[in-house]
Amino acid sequence: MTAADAVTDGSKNSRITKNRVDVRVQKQQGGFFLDVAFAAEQAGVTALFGPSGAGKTSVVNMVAGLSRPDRGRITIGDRCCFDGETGIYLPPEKRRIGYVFQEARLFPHLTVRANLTFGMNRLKPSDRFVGVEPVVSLLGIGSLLKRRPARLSGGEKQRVAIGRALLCSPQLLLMDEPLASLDQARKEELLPYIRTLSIRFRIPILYVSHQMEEIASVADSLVCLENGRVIEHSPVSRNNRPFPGTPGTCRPRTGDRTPCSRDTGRFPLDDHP
Ligand SMILES: Nc1ncnc2c1ncn2[C@@H]1O[C@H](COP(=O)(O)OP(=O)(O)OP(=O)(O)O)[C@@H](O)[C@H]1O
Repeated sequence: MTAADAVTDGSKNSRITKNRVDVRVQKQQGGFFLDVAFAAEQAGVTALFGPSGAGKTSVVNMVAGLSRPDRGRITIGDRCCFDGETGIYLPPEKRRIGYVFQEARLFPHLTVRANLTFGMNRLKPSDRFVGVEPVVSLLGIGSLLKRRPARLSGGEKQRVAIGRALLCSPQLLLMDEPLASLDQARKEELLPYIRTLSIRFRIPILYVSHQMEEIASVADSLVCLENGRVIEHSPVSRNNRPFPGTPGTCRPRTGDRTPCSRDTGRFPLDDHP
């Protein structure tokens, strides 16, 4: 089955396998040794969680191609981005990855519309599968298109940054503490969009946070890092959402945790809509 078949086939499994992300990396960074393996399925949010210095950003940077592992393999769908054995190492611009940082990093001299379409306009039309209108509508930024970033709130800037990353039609979206600079109200405003857009556009998201409440609200599965290792890898229950309308406490779904090791980096799929 080709990737195109997987999109149109409609069966749950074929959809989910299209952009499966497999990460197995080792790297010595000064005195810090990172040895991490996990998988992230299509159409869902995989949270990378752990204390400061656990290695979350290091992993995301390796997936993005901003830092080179010493050993291992990184694949996104059928595309190998890194293979230590064969020497494959795709540069960041060839990985088809969107990256949303803590700060929106918008171009200050461009309007919201021009910011949104900046990366998209550099893609071949045949590589574009995300359209401007659905993104603008989903993120609720239609009324902002003519403004410049200086006239946006923090939450609005982050929505535009997410839209810009999405419009590059990435095969994977990396979000490194994208809400860290926002207050609680703005976080609650933005969180509902994040999982919805992963499902809607069928783009897996790797979401870095050290806020368990945030992860419980947004993530489908949890990869917990400590001191450069995966110490837990489990689905997050759909029934335990902490924000309004979704009462409950944060916890991984019990009963089907998978032991975390480099040999068992798979995890059971949570129920995708
Ligand atoms: N380029 C580098 N050279 C040497 N050590 C590094 C480098 N980058 C990161 N480290 C070390 O690797 C470890 C993991 O850092 P990393 O930024 O990945 O952690 P993190 O979990 O993202 O932390 P935080 O939540 O504070 O952002 C830390 O001990 C850090 O000092």
